[in-house]
Amino acid sequence: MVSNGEQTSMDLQDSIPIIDYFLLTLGTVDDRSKVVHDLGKACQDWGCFMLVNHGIPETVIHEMINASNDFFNMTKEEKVEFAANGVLDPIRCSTGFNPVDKHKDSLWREYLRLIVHPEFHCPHKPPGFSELASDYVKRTRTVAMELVKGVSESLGFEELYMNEELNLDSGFQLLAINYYPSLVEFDTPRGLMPHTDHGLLTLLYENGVPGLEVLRNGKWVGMSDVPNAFLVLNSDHLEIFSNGKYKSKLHRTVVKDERKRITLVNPNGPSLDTVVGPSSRLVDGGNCLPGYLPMKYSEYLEMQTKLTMAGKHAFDIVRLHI
Ligand SMILES: O=C(O)CCC(=O)C(=O)O
Ligand SMILES: [Fe+2]
Repeated sequence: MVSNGEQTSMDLQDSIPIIDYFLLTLGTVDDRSKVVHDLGKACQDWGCFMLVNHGIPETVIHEMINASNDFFNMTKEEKVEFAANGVLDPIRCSTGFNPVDKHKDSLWREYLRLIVHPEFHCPHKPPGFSELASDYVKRTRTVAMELVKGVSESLGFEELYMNEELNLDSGFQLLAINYYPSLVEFDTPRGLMPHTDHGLLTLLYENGVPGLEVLRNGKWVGMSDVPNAFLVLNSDHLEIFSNGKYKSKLHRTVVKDERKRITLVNPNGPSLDTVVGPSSRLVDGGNCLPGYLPMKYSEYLEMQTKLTMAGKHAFDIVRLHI
């Protein structure tokens, strides 16, 4: 399930957890409680898992990937109207680089980043792209919200507790589409520097070309292709809200395959004006102290962008060293 990272061999027993969405949402009461247990274990032990049987038809995902390919294959002139820099710009098409040193070890990718909830934003071209994206993000949002309910239960809360505390009905959802060109198109190292995502859970689908690695026990572990599965990663605000129980997952991308890699990535967060800190039900001021400073989600996003440009890690600003 997980291919070995370049640095080490992994114990075969230690493979990335698999969570069955069908059993979580439509299984029997016993099925659900087992999956909730497995989900909590996956979030605590690995910080990520593969999600299977999610019910989003393969054709819907593949059409979205093909339309994304068409988007990136438009000319620079056609894409220029979608260029932007601000973290809260609703549509941003740009390229990635190593912010610390642009000339050394720089990693290339092109990306399109869209705010898709609470309001949906999308380029009006190529034809049909916006309709496909709108359908795709509604489906991934449903899946993400069901997963959050399961995560909420796995922390010992009611299933809607996180939804209510974090105002998820007006939650901030992004669709980030990453395009790592084929070596024929572009002969430069392709990838993305190590980072964690903001929000609660990120859903990631790749086009079958490998590249994503997660840090596991101090070693980078590559993710191999599980057919029609999403990789789900714990993100910063899940770590904060769970007061450190479910750690945000450090990941990076290194594309060695000569084919192009396209990924569809959905970070799912609270509403922008929610102040996120450790859940009051997990800290008691006595034995269990808060490990993180509360911060408004929108402020966190802005701070994260600035610090990333400076090669620093935003997450460390809110983490208290107790
Ligand atoms: O495209 C990938 O392989 C990873 C993308 C990612 O981590 C992100 O967009 O935050
Ligand atoms: Fe990421």
